Amino acid sequence: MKPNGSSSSSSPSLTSPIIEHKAFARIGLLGNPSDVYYGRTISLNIQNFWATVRLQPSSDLQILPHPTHDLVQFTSISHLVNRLENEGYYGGVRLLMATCKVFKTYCKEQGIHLHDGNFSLSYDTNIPRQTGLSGSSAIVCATFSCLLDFYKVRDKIAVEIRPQLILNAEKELGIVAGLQDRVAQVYGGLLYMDFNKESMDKYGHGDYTQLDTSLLPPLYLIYAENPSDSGKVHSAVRQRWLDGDEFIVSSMEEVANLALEGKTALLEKDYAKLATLMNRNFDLRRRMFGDAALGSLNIEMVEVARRVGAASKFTGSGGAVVAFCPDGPSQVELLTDACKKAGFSILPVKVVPSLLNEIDIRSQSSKNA
Ligand SMILES: Nc1ncnc2c1ncn2[C@@H]1O[C@H](COP(=O)(O)OP(=O)(O)O)[C@@H](O)[C@H]1O
Ligand SMILES: O=C(O)[C@H]1O[C@H](OP(=O)(O)O)[C@H](O)[C@@H](O)[C@@H]1O
Ligand SMILES: [Mg+2]
Repeated sequence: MKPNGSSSSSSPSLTSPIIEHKAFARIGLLGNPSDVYYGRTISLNIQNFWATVRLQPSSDLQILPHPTHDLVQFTSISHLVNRLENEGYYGGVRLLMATCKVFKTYCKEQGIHLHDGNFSLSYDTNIPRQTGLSGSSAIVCATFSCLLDFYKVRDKIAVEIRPQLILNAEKELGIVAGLQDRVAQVYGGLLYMDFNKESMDKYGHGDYTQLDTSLLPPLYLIYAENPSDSGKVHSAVRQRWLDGDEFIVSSMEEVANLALEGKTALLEKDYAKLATLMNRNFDLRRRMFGDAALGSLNIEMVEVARRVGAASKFTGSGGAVVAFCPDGPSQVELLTDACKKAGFSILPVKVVPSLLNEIDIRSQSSKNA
């Protein structure tokens, strides 16, 4: 008998078409970072920024460094030090490599046959680096999509399993991260996610519900060139949660409940409630993580918005903020001026529609279909 999912497809030739996939940035609207702790979130995938990965069939397997994000040539030693201090040691190459490893390991475990063709992988991204917009998982997610198509196994890896595999690539690298980014990037659109322990333990994924994107009021994205490492931001709180710290455990539950309440608020278009929940979300994060871990510039972004009466919170672990102006256009003008004065960029959020195609939808297990 052929192994499960054995494919009759032969290796693509070197002249086979190039495969290219995009994965978009995401905003955690409510409930983050409880996704890292069996919680719930509402997140959306946004068209404003994206990563692109390109797979070209080749004779050897090559991972191509990005000319600026994987810099190894500098104008001087000061340039090198400055670069490392601002952006750290790593670029995207390690993400591409880890994705290949996780993909191959999973296929082997599941008996999914992979042809023996090779490829060259390269990437580009305009997602502001390390600003809590899921720049890291966008690179992984786009790579994963290229691999699904190169090996023609999109129908064999259920869509609800993919976010976990994408997360495993970052776990492989020791980056503390959660599922909300990857779910938003795999599914597209606006999603309510419930990562309850029962579902996570039993099925290896949460319950993901796509919501109508027209339920959202106009949202604004505020960000600054201020890279922060989400792994570093998360590690102390994660350790306290693992140690059963009562304050962290109960605050995280409260954060998760904001997403549950937020779902009802969105369905009822109760935007005053949405504003309250967004503000509460950031206040709880600030109490748990502390100002030093969050960074003064990041806190200032939230406060600039609040000073004009807008609701605001981090999109991810820091670097960017999502804001909502309950008083409408005049408040948006005030917000825009305040951001400009403070030196922050501000953009109206453009939501990505659902990204699932028919094969993806058919790949879902019966529990979710
Ligand atoms: N724009 C980027 N270009 C290249 N590599 C990136 C980029 N953003 C993130 N990475 C890689 O992903 C790792 C984790 O980034 P992370 O702090 O999670 O950022 P983000 O908030 O954008 O997801 C980084 O250490 C780096 O290796
Ligand atoms: O802290 C958060 O809200 C999120 O942090 C990470 O996302 P990032 O874009 O890297 O800041 C993490 O991967 C998410 O799961 C958290 O919700
Ligand atoms: Mg990340």
